[in-house]
Amino acid sequence: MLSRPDGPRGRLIVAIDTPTLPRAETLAAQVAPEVGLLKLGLELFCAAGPSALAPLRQLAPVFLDLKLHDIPNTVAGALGSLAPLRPAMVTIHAAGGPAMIAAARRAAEAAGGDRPMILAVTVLTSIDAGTLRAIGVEADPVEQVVRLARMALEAGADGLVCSPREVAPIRAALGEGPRLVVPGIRPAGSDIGDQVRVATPAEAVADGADWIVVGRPITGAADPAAAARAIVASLTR
Ligand SMILES: O=c1ccn([C@@H]2O[C@H](COP(=O)(O)O)[C@@H](O)[C@H]2O)c(=O)[nH]1
Repeated sequence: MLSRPDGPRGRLIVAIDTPTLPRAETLAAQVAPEVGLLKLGLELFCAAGPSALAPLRQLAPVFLDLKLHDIPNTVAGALGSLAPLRPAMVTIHAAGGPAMIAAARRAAEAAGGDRPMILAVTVLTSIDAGTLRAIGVEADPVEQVVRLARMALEAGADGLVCSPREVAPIRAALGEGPRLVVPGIRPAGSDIGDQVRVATPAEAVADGADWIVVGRPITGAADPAAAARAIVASLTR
């Protein structure tokens, strides 16, 4: 399984969110020398399919962010199907519960070889307290994230996806063990878009994020490589 990053460059994951493989390959080639991993998410996977992974993996380890959420047998089957693609990280939703998370971990281990890190997505970074209430959750985002985080780790997740606002509370509650992958990152002054629980790259890393995920502030920049370099330069550890 992938080790924790040993410097600022390794902490940066760029989300290659685009619907065409040629555009994805161009972006990935521009930013790969500046980053630790490339993230392949639903937009590109739904457009280009599993074959989108190989060209990206030639440039950097790939974080396959499909946020799997289904019955345990189906999620385990999906992880078995993804194993030949050799992603470095795969996401599942913590809300799928302990049995689904345990099944995902078993399936990743059963596939053998250098298995992917299983990351449990806690509460999406686009969700606020009002949206949580709308889906029947009275807890505020921090409380809900820490609850899901504890459950997911006990069930076998290797790490968590959370917003930068919960990095310090998770470290306080659960220590330095959990690997934390953190989207909802916005350099000062950049457009927030649909993200809600955000912070700057430096704030997230200072609080204890292992990796930060940045998409549009880099992929929408005139010079994506320079935007990635500026973020890495802003990190203090
Ligand atoms: O809670 C989550 C989980 C995953 N994401 C993903 O991260 C990137 C963020 O992209 P930006 O353009 O920097 O907003 C995107 O691929 C999401 O699917 C997340 O934002 N929040």
